[in-house]
Amino acid sequence: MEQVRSGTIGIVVVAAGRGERAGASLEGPKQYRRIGGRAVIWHTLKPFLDWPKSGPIVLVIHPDDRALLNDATADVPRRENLIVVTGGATRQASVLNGLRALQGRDVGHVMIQDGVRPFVDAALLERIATELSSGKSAVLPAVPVSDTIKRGDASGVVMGTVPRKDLFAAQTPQSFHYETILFAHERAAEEQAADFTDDASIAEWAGIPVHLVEGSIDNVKLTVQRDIAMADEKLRGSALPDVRTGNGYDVHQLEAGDGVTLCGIFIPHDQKLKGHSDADVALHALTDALLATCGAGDIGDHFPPSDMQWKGAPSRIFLEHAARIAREAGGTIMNADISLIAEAPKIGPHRQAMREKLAEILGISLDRCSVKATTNETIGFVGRREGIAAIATATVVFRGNA
Ligand SMILES: Nc1ccn([C@@H]2O[C@H](COP(=O)(O)OP(=O)(O)OP(=O)(O)O)[C@@H](O)[C@H]2O)c(=O)n1
Ligand SMILES: C[C@](O)(CO)[C@H](O)COP(=O)(O)O
Repeated sequence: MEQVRSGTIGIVVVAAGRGERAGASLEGPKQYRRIGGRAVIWHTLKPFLDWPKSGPIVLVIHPDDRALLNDATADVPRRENLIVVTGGATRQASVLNGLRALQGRDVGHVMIQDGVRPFVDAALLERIATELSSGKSAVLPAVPVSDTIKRGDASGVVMGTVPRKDLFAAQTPQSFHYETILFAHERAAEEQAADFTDDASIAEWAGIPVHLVEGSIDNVKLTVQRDIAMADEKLRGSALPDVRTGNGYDVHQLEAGDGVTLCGIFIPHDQKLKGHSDADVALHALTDALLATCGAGDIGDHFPPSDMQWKGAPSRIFLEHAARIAREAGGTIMNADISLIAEAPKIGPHRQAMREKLAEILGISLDRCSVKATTNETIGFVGRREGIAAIATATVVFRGNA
């Protein structure tokens, strides 16, 4: 019976390959290609960074890829916990560099993960950890082979069928007692034993019993271009739509004058709206609605009435500012809807011009801009023609999952 051993679980993620089978891309080798809006390596690292049992995490990269890595992991949570080292000419050499980087870090076990397996989940990590803590020195996640396997010759003729009952497809993270696999790797490198394509093979070569644990059919390795395209489709398809709605309300008093500006359109009238800016209640309400979709406060936070530079300012400045904030946060403005509550002037004759103005300011199509109006049936401050009110709603769709 193998001994239960203590110590934290170190993680080695190898990402120093060139991804030749996947082909060239402007984004760099396959571990830096974008799937679901983020780099493959971001998705690979995340479950390990989130897993409470992870100890030190070593990321093995190619020396040419530092800038790509910085870009890919800029927003990875707990990025400061990563130990970055450079790899070698083969996967085996890269793993050995990663294992060496864990020396002196109080690591009892190690999980060795391909940088291009972005769909590992916590349940798989837990299954492996359970096996390690029961004393196994080498644990291999794998899935039974489901295709019928043929052996063929160089001319493409089938030589026979391999019984698949005992066949498993090896996955990662392949996991080991740390000192045991480090020793086996060092020896394999020293003796140039073979070109091992995985770490379980090195354990087998060294005579260490390797135990199978149930892998996950989702835990695919991205090897060729089609794998990357499918991973991207999968992540985009499962992304929750991030649709956000904001509302806004504003009122301005009326006083004697020559006209009002509503939705950016001047309407001659025997009153004007009082206010610090041009007092366009409609655009103020819509500005608040847009700011609300990205939690960016309200119009007063951005344009304080105490600031003299906004005196008499056209309110389209405020709306353009809010639209820019929403876009910079990754949003696409889907729709803007304003209800004006005014006893006079009549809004109907100006509605089309108002909608066109909104479409122009927001840079969206006319059918996404709506302006409606109602009177207040002569009651209340609106009914007494003391003021005009506006209610606005904006819908913005943001990229990626919340
Ligand atoms: N010298 C190498 C070669 C491979 N790997 C890593 O090992 C994992 C699995 O290897 P593979 O899919 O074969 O990646 P590549 O070697 O990059 O692909 P290819 O063989 O098509 O060039 C990948 O995360 C890869 O970055 C590595 O760290 N160092
Ligand atoms: C380690 C591995 O992912 C197990 O399936 C695989 O052997 C490495 O990839 P390669 O394509 O064989 O280099």
